[in-house]
Amino acid sequence: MEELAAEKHVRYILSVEKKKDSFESVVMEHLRMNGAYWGLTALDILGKLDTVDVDEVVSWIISCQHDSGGFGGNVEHDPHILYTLSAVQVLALFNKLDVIDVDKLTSYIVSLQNEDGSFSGDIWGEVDTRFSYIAICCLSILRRLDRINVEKAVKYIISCKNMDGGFGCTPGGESHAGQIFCCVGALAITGSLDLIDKDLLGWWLCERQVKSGGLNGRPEKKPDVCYSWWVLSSLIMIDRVHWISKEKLIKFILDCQDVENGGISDRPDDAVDVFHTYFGVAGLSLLEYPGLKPIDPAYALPVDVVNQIFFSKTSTN
Ligand SMILES: CN(C(=O)[C@H](Cc1cnc[nH]1)NC(=O)OCc1ccccc1)[C@@H](Cc1ccccc1)C(=O)N[C@@H](Cc1c[nH]c2ccccc12)C(=O)NO
Ligand SMILES: [Zn+2]
Repeated sequence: MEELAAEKHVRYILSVEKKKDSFESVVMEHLRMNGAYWGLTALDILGKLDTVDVDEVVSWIISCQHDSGGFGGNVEHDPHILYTLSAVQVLALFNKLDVIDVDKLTSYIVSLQNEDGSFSGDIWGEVDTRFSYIAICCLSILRRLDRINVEKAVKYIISCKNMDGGFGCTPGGESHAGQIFCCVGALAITGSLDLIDKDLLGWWLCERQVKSGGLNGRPEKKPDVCYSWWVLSSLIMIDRVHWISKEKLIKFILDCQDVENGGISDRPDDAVDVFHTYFGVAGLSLLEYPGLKPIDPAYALPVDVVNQIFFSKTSTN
């Protein structure tokens, strides 16, 4: 049985951090803040976050905060809620949330809530349940959830529930595992999981497991390692994870490793990238693979980091 080549994945992640001019780095240029979250959270789950220069990362993150309080995907990039969560998650990893202007960040997110309770991603107004999750997750980490209308936010999310028990990006949108993770995660954080039909949604989610043991994002699609996060974390949050085969999923993820050069791809024999390396390691953590730190399915952060945020004196209370 293939096992996790942990050391190789650590070296791969650190090498991507170093290579600035590689194709991957250039393509991901505008997503660099998300890339920092994927690489650093994977390193923490693998127990190697201490190999990183904290001050170098933190000063780069601070340089990406916009006057509005939001964060861009890189220095001088326009602020967007997508990158704002990644910035807050990385600072939480290092227990450095006190280095940013939390009040300005809070008012930026509050300004993105619409009349109907939904959230826009930035000033241009695109609405997506992904942004509801990001706003709720971010403000919860900052202990500022009371600054938005949580009741209307929850009502909007429920308005995106479909007959199949799943959720789409807007009311009537097709059920997709990524959107389901966002809606279930937001409901979990706000203590509203009782509004979900867990058997109906659990059935839709466990049907994502295909013969190879991998999970896909929608019926008839090919399996993909990143759905080991979107589907699995949702199943865990609604307490139906025993409806899939954990062993077969572990085998699928391990088969997607490049055991020579490190990294994990979306499916066997494809090119590896930091995104799928993170979601593969995070998926194995949810599957309680030995030697990995446990990760919280709703906050997508290591459990010890979530405990530090909510149960210690030093967080931004
Ligand atoms: C822009 N991205 C995507 O569109 C990926 C592409 C993909 C990878 N494997 C199959 N497709 N898809 C993706 O992230 O879908 C997840 C999703 C989609 C909609 C709602 C929720 C989750 C990827 C980058 C990428 C591009 C191409 C190939 C591999 C990675 C990406 O940056 N995704 C972001 C999306 C996102 C940002 N913040 C979020 C908060 C909650 C959920 C998702 C996100 C991410 O997962 N950040 O942690
Ligand atoms: Zn993928």
